Amino acid sequence: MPSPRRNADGRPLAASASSTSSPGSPAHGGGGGGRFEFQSLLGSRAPGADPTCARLRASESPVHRRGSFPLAGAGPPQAAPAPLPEEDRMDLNPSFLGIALRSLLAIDLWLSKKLGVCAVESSSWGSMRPLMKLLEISGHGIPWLLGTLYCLSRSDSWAGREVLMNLLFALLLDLLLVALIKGLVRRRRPAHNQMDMFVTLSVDKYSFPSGHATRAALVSRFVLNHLVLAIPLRVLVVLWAFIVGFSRVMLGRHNVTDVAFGFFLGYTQYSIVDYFWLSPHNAPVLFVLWNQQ
Ligand SMILES: CC(C)=CCC/C(C)=C/CC/C(C)=C/CC/C(C)=C/COP(=O)(O)O
Repeated sequence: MPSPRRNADGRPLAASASSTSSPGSPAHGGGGGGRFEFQSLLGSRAPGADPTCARLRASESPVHRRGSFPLAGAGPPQAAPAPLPEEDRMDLNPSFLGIALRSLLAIDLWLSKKLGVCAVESSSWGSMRPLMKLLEISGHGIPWLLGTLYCLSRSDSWAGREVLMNLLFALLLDLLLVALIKGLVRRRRPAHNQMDMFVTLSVDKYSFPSGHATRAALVSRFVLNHLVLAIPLRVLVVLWAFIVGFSRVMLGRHNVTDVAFGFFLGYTQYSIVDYFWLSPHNAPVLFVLWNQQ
């Protein structure tokens, strides 16, 4: 039988939302970071009393504590109890934003699990896994970085070199920002994910945001703005970006919100790169150094 959840000094919690929720649901709060359960109101501070009953004692009620309604003949005045410590208060009025976020998180987890149809070989679409992994490689950082460096070394025009130099800057900025956010947020990858990814950094054990989604959005926006392509090819580039993002959820690597935020971040990163566009005029050292190689 599962033992009751206990507070810091070992007593059972008086009211805990987690006791009725399932693991993995946002109300469960099992990640250590999320403290979603209600806190015991008096449990650890009423000596010798049952915590639940103690909550009902008139002397502890907010009315008596504030002394707003002194009742005639209600007996001798009682000493005001000490204020409750922060961790012993029950939050009965969670904000609208809190409820909305928890609902979004619940929908996210549920939908991501439903869409993770290639997470393992035995999944319903498990036979599509090799194709999904090919898409994974197409949006991986290493081929993009090595490909850009190779093209840079072969480029013989100033215009080409300028574009490629900025693509390299964009890819490095992307790696840096994604690693930073992953390290700060530390959201675990979905439980159904198999950690069999090709070359990862240590922060890649975390899932928010999806690095593949940021790169796909960044690179596709970059390509659409700097390469002259026929319309069908432009459509293909946008499709590729969406499929790479969607395949992350199908593979079970990410939740939907990781990918959605990844797209937003990648799109924004392009605006940053465009704003700080490197050229032989504002970064002559970079271009001269590269030319000497
Ligand atoms: C070659 C140059 C100039 C620098 C190398 C910089 C560097 C540290 C590259 C590492 C590339 C790398 C291993 C990227 C990881 C890509 C990855 C697996 C991201 C995770 O994606 P996600 O969608 O699962 O979040």
